[in-house]
Amino acid sequence: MALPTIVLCKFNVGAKSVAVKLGILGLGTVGTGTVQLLQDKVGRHPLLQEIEIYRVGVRSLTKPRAVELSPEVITTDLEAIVNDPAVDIVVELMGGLEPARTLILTAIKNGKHVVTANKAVISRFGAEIFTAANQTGVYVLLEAAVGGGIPVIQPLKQSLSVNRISAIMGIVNGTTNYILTRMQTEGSEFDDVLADAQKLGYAEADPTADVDGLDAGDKIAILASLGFDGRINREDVHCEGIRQVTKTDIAYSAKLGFVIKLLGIAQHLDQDNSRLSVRVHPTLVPQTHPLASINGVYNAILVEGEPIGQVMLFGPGAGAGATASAVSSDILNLVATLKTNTAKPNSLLACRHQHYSQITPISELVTRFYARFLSKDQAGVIGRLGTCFGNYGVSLESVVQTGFQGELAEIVVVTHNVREGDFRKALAEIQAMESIDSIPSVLRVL
Ligand SMILES: NC(=O)C1=CN([C@@H]2O[C@H](COP(=O)(O)OP(=O)(O)OC[C@H]3O[C@@H](n4cnc5c(N)ncnc54)[C@H](OP(=O)(O)O)[C@@H]3O)[C@@H](O)[C@H]2O)C=CC1
Ligand SMILES: N[C@@H](CC=O)C(=O)O
Ligand code: NA
Repeated sequence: MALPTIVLCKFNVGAKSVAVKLGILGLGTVGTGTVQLLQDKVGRHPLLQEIEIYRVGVRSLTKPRAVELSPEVITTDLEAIVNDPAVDIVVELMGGLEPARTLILTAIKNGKHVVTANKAVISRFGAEIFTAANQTGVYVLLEAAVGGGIPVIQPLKQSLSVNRISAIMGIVNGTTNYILTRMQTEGSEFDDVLADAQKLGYAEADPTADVDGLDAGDKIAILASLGFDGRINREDVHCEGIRQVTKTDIAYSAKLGFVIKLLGIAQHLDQDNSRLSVRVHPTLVPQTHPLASINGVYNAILVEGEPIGQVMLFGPGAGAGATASAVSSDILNLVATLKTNTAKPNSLLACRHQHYSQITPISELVTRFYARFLSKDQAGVIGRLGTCFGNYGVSLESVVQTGFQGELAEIVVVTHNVREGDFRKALAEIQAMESIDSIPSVLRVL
């Protein structure tokens, strides 16, 4: 696809001899990590010598900071930073939708390149932001926005870009992977583990974005747009979080040979690539699958393409240092560009698609399911379940009745592949059966 016309080009600044000036918005977990990394230059890439931390925008001037910056560098006037003609690159590390979106757009309008770690703003306003950037002739780079320190955005844009991608799936939220791992290995309670993830700086300012799968939804939307070469309407991405995952399900899954992971999945559903599914949900992953062994705050993204086959990118998905590594690599890319005497944009750095991909509704997904039922301990319940499933074309891979919860028998089934809409119809009918008390969990199986 051709690059949109560049009307005003910032790439041809010529080889600058002066330092490249950064305006950093935000000095929290990632901002602090980035400033620390940029200040600690010894043994790192020599281009770091060419960077000046010129302004840093924060909300509070009185908050204690873990980095030393002279008082004239720190300001609460973020608008002044993005409007300052001396600033070459705006590094947005504040998070949230507004004022981040407006500040990014103002920076672009003023001809500044942008680096951001903000997947929420990119997944929702990417169309507006990249259109503005292409028109102004500046880059918006976002390596830190997905997979924290793992290089995944640039590999999809560059090293893997000639492949025909058929699937991108991964563990893209460190907080939930940390929680699920500790629930699995220690039998810990959800709330205690979440508090630890917050203390360690992994969680978002509002951790519901992590726990409810929205952060992973933002990230898989971004990866899908890169891998499948079309914009993704964020509202079309089906998102489920991990609140409904219980210790009981983790234990049953283990007995059946699975671990539960929150996966972001973007994949073509047909050989002819006519339908694209983009979704996030807790998933039973076979213990032998490469994603099953990714634990703690680590993320991993499995990319399947032709001719390359499978590539897995693995590393720390959150935290100050890891994320600062990704932010700083984008900054260095831009510094190198600003120092190079070229009038042409690099199409492997810029965003190149403008149309929206059509996303298939979740009801059309064909997948295996795990479901746990609580039933009255009556004869023939399993038979009635099997008959009802059969009526909707759901065939069962395994049925286990292991335990009791009080008076109620616990039945766990794993299905063969089934169309989700048909499975849900069967569940609705089963839920209405007199012998069924409840269906505490329904999870998809990879
Ligand atoms: N934490 C992580 O591991 C990762 C985070 N990210 C992304 O990086 C971004 C930053 O995250 P993180 O560092 O954790 O967030 P924090 O909440 O730790 O830091 C946010 C910073 O932005 C400043 N800020 C926020 N809103 C405003 C505002 N309206 N005006 C002025 N300053 C403001 C805060 O100022 P003050 O300090 O004065 O309160 C703070 O310094 C987010 O987009 C996040 O999704 C991406 C990958 C990993
Ligand atoms: N809250 C996010 C931080 C990185 O994007 C996570 O837990 O992965
Ligand atoms: Na990354």
